[in-house]
Amino acid sequence: MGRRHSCHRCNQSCGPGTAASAGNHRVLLMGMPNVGKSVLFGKLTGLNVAAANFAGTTVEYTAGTATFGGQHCELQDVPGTYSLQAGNQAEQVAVQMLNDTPDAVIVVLDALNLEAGLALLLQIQRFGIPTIAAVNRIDLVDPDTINLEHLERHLHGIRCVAVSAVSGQGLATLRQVTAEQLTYNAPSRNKEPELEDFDPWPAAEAAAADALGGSDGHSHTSVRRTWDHRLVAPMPGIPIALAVMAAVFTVVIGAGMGFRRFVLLPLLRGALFPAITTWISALPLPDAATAILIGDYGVLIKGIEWPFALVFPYVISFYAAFALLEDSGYLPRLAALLDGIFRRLGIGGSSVIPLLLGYGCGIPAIMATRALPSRKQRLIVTWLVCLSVPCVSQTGAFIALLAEYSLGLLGLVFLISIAVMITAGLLLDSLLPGASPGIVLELPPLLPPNGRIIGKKIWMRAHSYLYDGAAPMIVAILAAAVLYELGILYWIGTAMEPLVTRLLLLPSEASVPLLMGIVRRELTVLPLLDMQLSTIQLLTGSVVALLYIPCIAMVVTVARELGIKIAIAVLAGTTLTAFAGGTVVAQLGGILLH
Ligand SMILES: Nc1nc2c(ncn2[C@@H]2O[C@H](COP(=O)(O)OP(=O)(O)OP(=O)(O)O)[C@@H](O)[C@H]2O)c(=O)[nH]1
Ligand SMILES: [Mg+2]
Repeated sequence: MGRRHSCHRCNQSCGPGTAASAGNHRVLLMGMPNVGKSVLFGKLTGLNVAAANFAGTTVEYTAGTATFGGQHCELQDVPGTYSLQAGNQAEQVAVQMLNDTPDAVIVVLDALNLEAGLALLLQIQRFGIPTIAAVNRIDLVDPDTINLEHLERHLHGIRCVAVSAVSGQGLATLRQVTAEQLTYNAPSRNKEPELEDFDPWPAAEAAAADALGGSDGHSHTSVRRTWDHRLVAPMPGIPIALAVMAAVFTVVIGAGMGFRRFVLLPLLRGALFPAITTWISALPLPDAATAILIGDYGVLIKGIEWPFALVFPYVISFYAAFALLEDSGYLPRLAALLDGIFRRLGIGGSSVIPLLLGYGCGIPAIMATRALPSRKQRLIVTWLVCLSVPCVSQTGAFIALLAEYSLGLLGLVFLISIAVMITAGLLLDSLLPGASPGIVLELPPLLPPNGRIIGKKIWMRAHSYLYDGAAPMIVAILAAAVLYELGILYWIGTAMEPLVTRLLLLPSEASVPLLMGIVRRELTVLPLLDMQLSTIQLLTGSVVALLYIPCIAMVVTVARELGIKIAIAVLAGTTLTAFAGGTVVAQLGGILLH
């Protein structure tokens, strides 16, 4: 199997170079979804990887170097698996990695849900690889309620260590025990053991019962459980969900707008831009160079204002709110609540999380569809993310364009996006062949969000926004400035004139955002800011931008994940829908106004 790393979700280089510098020992981190493998991986390797409180965060493995008793090893964070039956793509990756002769496996168990983890551990044990059990989230239970010696007896000597990945408790012992296994136990290979006829559950049940000595290990979580019940029942679940969503929107939009309006814009427009303009104008530059730097698409003006003052504040406020939802465990509950509605779209509640991720960035959203149970569901969710879910940068741009003019118009754009999502979901469900099997949604424990982890996540997102968001945006603005100066933008504008001015009833310079938008989604919106547009034109421009082709990086991700044909279909489908939708809005608006 080739080495693939999910680096665009972590902000450090965990490329093959990191792994190559490790010793020749290879250690796997395995376990059920959402037990804390990625947090533990981060603690053991010092690398940042995506971790969140729902199943299926890691869908592709990440490798890094960890040190066990002075030995440098390659540690691999394996996607979570419920069993070794290889039901979905993430599980297939896990089974392949187990067949790939690792030197040891650390199986991460959840102290709050020992039995299910033990069933998986007993299956892994059959591979004959030295195995260590890390009983994680020990911070959430009374450690005295779990008897590790009893557990080890049931597991025929597999060493069990109580740890808390978040606080770091028990990690020194885990390192030491792993080192002992690597030194004294060579893998006695048992390739492809017979798992078909092996039922691990009776043994898992007995081991868990003995280890917990009659206590269920989480008696003090009963308050949490009562709340669980309430969150997923329609009453009061739905009002709570609406309140949570309203709070999230208010915080994201309010904090983002406040920061932009009261801090960033005064700073830039009041101080920095005048200074830059004076400074550049004083230089003995040719007119064209001055225009490229500080003209209509001046890279020193727009290249700073758009990525940093208009989009960045929302990236931060969105990911802060999202990290809270993610780590508390609320998202899967929201998914369970919406399950009935989404089933009618042919995608089931398990698709809610990839869709919600899409409101941040489409790329992790498309990757997250790997955890969905069928290709049909992957296709539908990928289409919906590409077509109708604006990413956080584009949302920031919509807010910049519309919010100060009319909040109602902003709301209308979001309503249209939801209407398109529902229509497209129903349509795709009936058009695409194949079944959409339902899966049981697993509800992770409700956890108090951890300030340090949330802070680190926001830092990671901000960091990756600079590279994956702001940098391409600045390059696109520079390219536009150059094309503008060369007169090429004017020429393209004239060529697209009939489409833009007759169908969409927009000024001819509105062809510029359509070109720039191929690079980044928010660039279909931001250039509209400087045009004098009527209400209908603002709405038309926004609808076209919403439905238009996703950014180039997303199209590449679609091609990589689902094939080049699907990527081409997405390109063609979104362009057509965008022009069709924009034409309907413009023409209907024209008729209504008359
Ligand atoms: N209280 C507590 N929470 C933890 C601990 N370890 C992880 N978590 C939380 O559990 C959630 C899941 O952690 P992840 O590391 O994403 O889990 P994972 O096993 O990698 O999950 P998948 O990639 O989906 O298989 C996150 O919200 C973590 O903050 C722990 O020791 N104590
Ligand atoms: Mg993970």
